[in-house]
Amino acid sequence: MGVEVVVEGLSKSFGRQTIWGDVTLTLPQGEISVLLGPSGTGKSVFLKSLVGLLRPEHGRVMINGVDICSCSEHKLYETRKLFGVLFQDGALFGSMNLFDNIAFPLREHTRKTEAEVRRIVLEKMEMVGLIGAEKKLPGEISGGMRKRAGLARALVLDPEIILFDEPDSGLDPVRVAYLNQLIVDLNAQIDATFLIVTHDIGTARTVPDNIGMLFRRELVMFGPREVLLTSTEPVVEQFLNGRREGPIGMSEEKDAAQAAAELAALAANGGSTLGGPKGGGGTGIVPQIEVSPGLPVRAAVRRRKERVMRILHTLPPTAQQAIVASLTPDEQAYFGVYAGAGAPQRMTQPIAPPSPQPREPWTPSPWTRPGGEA
Ligand SMILES: Nc1ncnc2c1ncn2[C@@H]1O[C@H](COP(=O)(O)OP(=O)(O)OP(=O)(O)O)[C@@H](O)[C@H]1O
Repeated sequence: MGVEVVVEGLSKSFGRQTIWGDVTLTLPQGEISVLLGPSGTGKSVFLKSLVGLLRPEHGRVMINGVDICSCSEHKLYETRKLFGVLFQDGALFGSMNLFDNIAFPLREHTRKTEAEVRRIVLEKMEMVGLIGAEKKLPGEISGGMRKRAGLARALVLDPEIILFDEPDSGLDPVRVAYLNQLIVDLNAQIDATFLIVTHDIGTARTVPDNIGMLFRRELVMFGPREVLLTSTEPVVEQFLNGRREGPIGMSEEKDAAQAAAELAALAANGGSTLGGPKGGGGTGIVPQIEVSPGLPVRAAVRRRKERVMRILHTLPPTAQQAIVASLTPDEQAYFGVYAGAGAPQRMTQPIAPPSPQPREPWTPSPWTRPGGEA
């Protein structure tokens, strides 16, 4: 199972330029999280800070009890082994074929025999659908294949945390759809903790369990997907709808009065706007991508339900309603909630099956759809 990443009060500057400050969030173990934000808000800097390539000035990043912002070089080296990183362009060596590119971390960081290397490389190439392309050079394949090769390379050391820096950049919508399915399927198979930086709204709406957003040098929000997808925060709505009207301007942010005037004009116009975001926009909840048939269910989905139901009362009412509405009637009974009008109600008398006392961690048992999401 992937490990939890706890970020507390993290701040990063370059000289006098503050990139972001006081960022606090937890990437829950094995769950898929997405980080959104306009260009230049420091998403890549955040990924580099998580893996210890950049050292923020304040705050902590706790992984397995190690603060990677202040630990020794040796601890940092050890902790980095938990990570797999998919860089934007795949970061493949142009003169090496795909097999050697993917084998590279194994040959560099382990003492495995060539037979073992071959077995692992072919296993990972199969996972990402690249069997048969071992001899190809990066320059001979499509952008989508290069991303998948980069992903296979990120997988060879069996990471517990995978960071994806704009995995969908430069891909057509069909390739993005395939890649998103692959990400969900991989999560089901390896149960590692995933963090994806993306600008693709379709990806943000359908792939993650949690969504966060950076804007104006801070983390605007981070939480279960239902929180951002039902948010009425202007910057979140503008981003998710790919609108010009709102606080985000051409070079990051606009004057507050101008943004307010634009939003008022937009509301008067019934909310219609020209153009649309990449990946399809709109607010509201859309179903998450399900794991492909024949693969294991995502263990993170069950854990997330338990986790989110524990914090339900702390979430905005619209998010609470969306979360409760996503539960099956049996799950609602198990958790003792029902989705009536307004905010979800706690039931005083749960209907059958009765909640076990003391309650066991939630398990799929009779209420899980066979082969599907819990
Ligand atoms: N090593 C560095 N030294 C100085 N400034 C840097 C460095 N790395 C990044 N920056 C600055 O940090 C800011 C955030 O950059 P970053 O690439 O993280 O943004 P981003 O949100 O990932 O953008 P995009 O969505 O366009 O990829 C930019 O102003 C960039 O110039």
